[in-house]
Amino acid sequence: MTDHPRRRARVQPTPRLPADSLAYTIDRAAALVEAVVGGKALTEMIHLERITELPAPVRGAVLDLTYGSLRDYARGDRVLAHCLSKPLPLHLHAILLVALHRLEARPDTAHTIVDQAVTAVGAHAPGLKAVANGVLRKVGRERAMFEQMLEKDAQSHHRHPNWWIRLLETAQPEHWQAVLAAGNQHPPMALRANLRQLSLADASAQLTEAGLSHRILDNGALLLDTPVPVDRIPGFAEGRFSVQDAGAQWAAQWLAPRTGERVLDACAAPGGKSAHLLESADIALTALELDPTRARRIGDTLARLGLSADVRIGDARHPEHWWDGQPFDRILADVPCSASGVARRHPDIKWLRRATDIAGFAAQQSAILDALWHTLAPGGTMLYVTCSVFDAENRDQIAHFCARHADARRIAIQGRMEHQLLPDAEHDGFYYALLEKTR
Ligand SMILES: C[S@@+](CC[C@H](N)C(=O)[O-])C[C@H]1O[C@@H](n2cnc3c(N)ncnc32)[C@H](O)[C@@H]1O
Repeated sequence: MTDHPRRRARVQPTPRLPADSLAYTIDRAAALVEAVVGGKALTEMIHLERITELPAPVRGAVLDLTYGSLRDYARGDRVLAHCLSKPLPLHLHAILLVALHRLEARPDTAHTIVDQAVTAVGAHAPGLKAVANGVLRKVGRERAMFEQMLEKDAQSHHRHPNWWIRLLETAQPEHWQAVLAAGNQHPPMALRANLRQLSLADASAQLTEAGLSHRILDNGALLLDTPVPVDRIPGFAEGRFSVQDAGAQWAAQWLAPRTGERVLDACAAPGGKSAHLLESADIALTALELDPTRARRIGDTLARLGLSADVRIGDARHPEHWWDGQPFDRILADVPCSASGVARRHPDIKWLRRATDIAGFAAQQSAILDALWHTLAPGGTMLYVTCSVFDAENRDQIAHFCARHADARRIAIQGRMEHQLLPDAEHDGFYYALLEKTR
């Protein structure tokens, strides 16, 4: 197996399999896995494959299998490389990846899994049923040998690509294993109470009343003990709560805009942090976004919460196209990044990204920072945020920025010049640094 297993995408039409069968679920999940292996983003494929239109239990099962199979991708691919003397067509390869993930997660149902995966393979290629059956049965029989084999292979053991593991070892010599382990967990679910509508104490009481046990974290984020669909959150449609990772909820607090200030959220879609800024103070907010489709989501987010902003479509690297020349008092630069701190929410990115992409993100980020700096008022502050755990996008980026700009001063947040939040049971991975323009 290679560091980056990109192959040609070829999504197969779903053959006739009973919609309530495991074979059908495996087959639909395999179509998504196949597309990701071919280089497509999972969210886009969920949309194209119309997964959201499936009945809720089937949809849940398909997504569960897909996410799990992508988390375990390196393991399944390693096992198949060992077992197959010549490659299978991509969709059948994906069916086996999904089946191998399921076998590891539910060994108690091995017989059914093998039977249903072989049925799914047979629906596409009856002549390859015996091969599929042989591989899956061999894995069941020689479980201990495969475990040992995977244990020795870093990608399989950590369920992350080798280049990613190497970067993390350098960036986080003491924590890299914990970060990788957290990246393989199911993500936590945190809520943000809309403090314009209710107090934190009332918000907590309403969640308790709705049967949603939770904890209130230091920054006021409400961490649910168990993730739930949003329709179980009381008053969600009326804007009482938003779903937002607890790590992301530091942004508004640390930028700390004051009443009447001009604030720019420079990379704003889907608008989670814009909304939080608007909930926290009466400010004049410009929400800028490069991607017009994503920009529409900012409007949706704000409308649900009864908030408004000047939403603009534009490139943060080119203020001449969207800026009226009036300096901003505060800027939130929540820049595009590798998203390595949120890989457990998007397990496809581990296999879609390449090591060389990181330098590309860093170059984009420094261009955005340099351009935004001109739009900041003297004495104003800019909060730099990524959801990355790689130094090139975080501490190195800010060190280089300060070296380029003599009028930039780093400001301590809660006693620290920067905050590298590592993903754990409470929050995702984020990086924060606050900069003041001195003149
Ligand atoms: C990390 S996401 C922002 C998340 C958002 N702040 C929130 O909390 O909901 C980064 C966003 O920046 C946008 N983007 C990427 N390059 C940009 C650019 N040059 N100018 C403006 N927006 C950009 C992306 O399309 C993406 O929506």
